[in-house]
Amino acid sequence: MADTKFKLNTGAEIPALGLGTWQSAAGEVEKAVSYALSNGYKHIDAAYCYGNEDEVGQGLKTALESGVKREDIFVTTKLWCTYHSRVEAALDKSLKSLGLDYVDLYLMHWPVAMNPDGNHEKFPKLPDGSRDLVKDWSHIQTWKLMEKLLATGKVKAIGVANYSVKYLNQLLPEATVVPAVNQIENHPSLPQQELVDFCKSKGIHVTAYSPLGSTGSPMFTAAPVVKVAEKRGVTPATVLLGYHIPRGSSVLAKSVNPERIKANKGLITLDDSDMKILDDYAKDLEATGKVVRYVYPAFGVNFGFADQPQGIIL
Ligand SMILES: NC(=O)C1=CN([C@@H]2O[C@H](COP(=O)(O)OP(=O)(O)OC[C@H]3O[C@@H](n4cnc5c(N)ncnc54)[C@H](OP(=O)(O)O)[C@@H]3O)[C@@H](O)[C@H]2O)C=CC1
Ligand SMILES: O=C[C@H](O)[C@@H](O)[C@@H](O)[C@H](O)C(=O)O
Repeated sequence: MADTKFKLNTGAEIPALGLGTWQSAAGEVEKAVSYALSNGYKHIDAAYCYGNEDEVGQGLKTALESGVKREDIFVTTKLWCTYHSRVEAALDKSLKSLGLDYVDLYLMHWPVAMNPDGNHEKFPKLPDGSRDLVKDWSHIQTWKLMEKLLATGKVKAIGVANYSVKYLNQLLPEATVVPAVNQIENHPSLPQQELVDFCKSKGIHVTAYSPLGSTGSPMFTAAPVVKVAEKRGVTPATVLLGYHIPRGSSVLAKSVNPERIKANKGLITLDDSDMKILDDYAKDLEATGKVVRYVYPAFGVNFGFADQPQGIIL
C-alpha cells in the first residue's frame, strides 16, 4: 500500500503517503527525512514557512547519496504569504535550501498575501497585533505568477493549499492552468466532503493534511476511529491514514520518530464497512455543525470554508 499513487492532472503521479515536516525541529527533521526515504517513503512535504527547508535538504542529500533516486521521489514545497508578489524568487530560495533544481509540486500555502516589507519576514503584524495583509493583492494575481513557473522547469506541477470551494470558484474562471492539487485539512472530524467532491469534479487532486489531528494526534481517541482500529486489529494512526485512500486522496503524516515513521507506512485500504463507520460519524458532525478544524491560523480572513463563520473574504 505504501506504493499506492494517484494520477495528477499533469499526468505525473503523486505517492499516496507523504512525510510532513511542519513543526519538525532542526536536529530532528534531517534524520526523519533521510530515514523515511531510506525506508520506502517516496514523498516529502515541505514549506518555506516551516523554517526547516535547509535541514529537509540535508535529509534529501543523505538519502540521494545513499542511492535513492531523485526521479523516484516526490518533493513538495510551498510559497509563503509574504512572497506572493515575488514568486520565482521565493521558489529559488526554497530550491537552494532543499538542494534541488526542481520540485515536483509547488503550492500556494494560503490564498492571502502578507506585506513583503512589513515588520517581520514571515509574520508581519500591524500595531494592533493583527497580521499585516496586502488586501488589494488577489490570490488570482499570485496564481498567474505561479503559472509562469511551469515554463522554467523548476516545478513539475503547481497547486494550491487551503482553498475552499468559494476560493476555487474565484480562481478557476481566471486560471490558465488548473491547480494539480489542493492541500487541505482532512480527517473524519473534518471530512470537507463538498470540497473533496468539487475538487474531484475539476480534476484537482486532494492531499489531506493533519490527518491525525496535528500536534499530539488528538484524532486517535475519536470513538469511530478506535472502533475501526479494534475491528481491523490496527492502530488508530493506520485507520486515520487509510481513510484517505478510498477517497482518492493522498495523505501527509508528520513524525520525527523513526518507529512512528515506519509504522505510518503500513497504510491499509479501509473497506466499505470501515468507511461506513467513519463516514456516518463524519456526516453526523457535518449535519450538526460539530466538525473540528485543528489548523486555522490567525489571518483574520474567512477563507470560505463551510465550517467557518462569515467574515472578511478578500
Ligand atoms: N498546507 C498547510 O497549510 C498545512 C500542511 N500540513 C502538512 O501536513 C503534515 C501533517 O500534518 P500535521 O499538522 O503535522 O499533523 P499530523 O496529523 O501528521 O500529526 C502529527 C502529530 O502526530 C504525532 N504522530 C505521528 N505519527 C504518530 C504515530 N504513529 N503514533 C503516535 N503519534 C504520531 C507526531 O508526533 P511525533 O513527530 O513526535 O511522532 C505529531 O505530534 C504537516 O507536517 C505538513 O507537512 C499541515 C498543516 C497545514
Ligand atoms: O502548513 C502549516 C500551517 O499552514 C502553518 O504554516 C500555518 O499555520 C502558519 O504557522 C501560520 O501561522 O500561518
